[in-house]
Amino acid sequence: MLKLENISFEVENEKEILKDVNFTIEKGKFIAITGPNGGGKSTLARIISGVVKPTRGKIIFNGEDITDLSITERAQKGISFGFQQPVRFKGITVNDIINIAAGENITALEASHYLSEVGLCAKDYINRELSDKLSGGEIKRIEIATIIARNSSLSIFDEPEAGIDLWSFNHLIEVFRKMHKNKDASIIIISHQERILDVADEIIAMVDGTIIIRGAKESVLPELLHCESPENCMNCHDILEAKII
Ligand SMILES: Nc1ncnc2c1ncn2[C@@H]1O[C@H](COP(=O)(O)OP(=O)(O)OP(=O)(O)O)[C@@H](O)[C@H]1O
Repeated sequence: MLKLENISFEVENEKEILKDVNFTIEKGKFIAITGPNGGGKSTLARIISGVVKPTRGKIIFNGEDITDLSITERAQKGISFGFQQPVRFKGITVNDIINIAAGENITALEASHYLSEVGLCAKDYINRELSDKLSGGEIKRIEIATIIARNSSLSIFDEPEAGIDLWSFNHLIEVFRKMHKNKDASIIIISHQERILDVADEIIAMVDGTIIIRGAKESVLPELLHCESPENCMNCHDILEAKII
């Protein structure tokens, strides 16, 4: 479904944020990307969704080279992206954005269903404006509801847990489990949360712009959890060097 070929990203001062990243995700798979702060995870998610263009490399989606397509064109092809810090749109209501995401006029009851999926009481939110009066956790949950409504073939979430309270977090895990039951769609989640990593089929760990380990959750998660020096993951890089893919 999705293939990244030698994806690299450099900024003006010649800092290489991503270094020849390669991976493939099959249809129906749930991949979690984790790793220390600044490792390049969000940059990679933004490159897949089309927010930024890679300096080198190719992105193939369902057999088509989408490297030069815009974020809108990629969305039309079935790629949805939930930002780490969602954008607010003044003048647009929650009901509007869910309708836009669903791609058709849906009833208020149907829109409410998507809000309850993310633990929001529809009557309190459906007519609210997407302004800065919504808290960080509320806007994040509304964005997740729009991604569910879009029903895309590839959904990408960047730290969906950020700013979300414990009760809603438990609910969110169930939302991801449910999304994963759709074997025609794939999910990429960037997360630092063990419980989210535990829902994934596979885990990718990124350090310093490079994938240092990728594998089935059952083998990678215990390895990451028993890392003795997570605060200094370059040591992990050395330990795991033999496994670089
Ligand atoms: N456009 C840019 N210009 C300069 N530096 C950038 C740019 N985009 C990203 N960076 C830097 O690249 C590195 C990787 O950033 P990125 O946000 O991808 O990391 P991350 O793994 O998602 O981190 P976190 O876990 O903290 O969210 C960081 O050091 C960041 O400051």
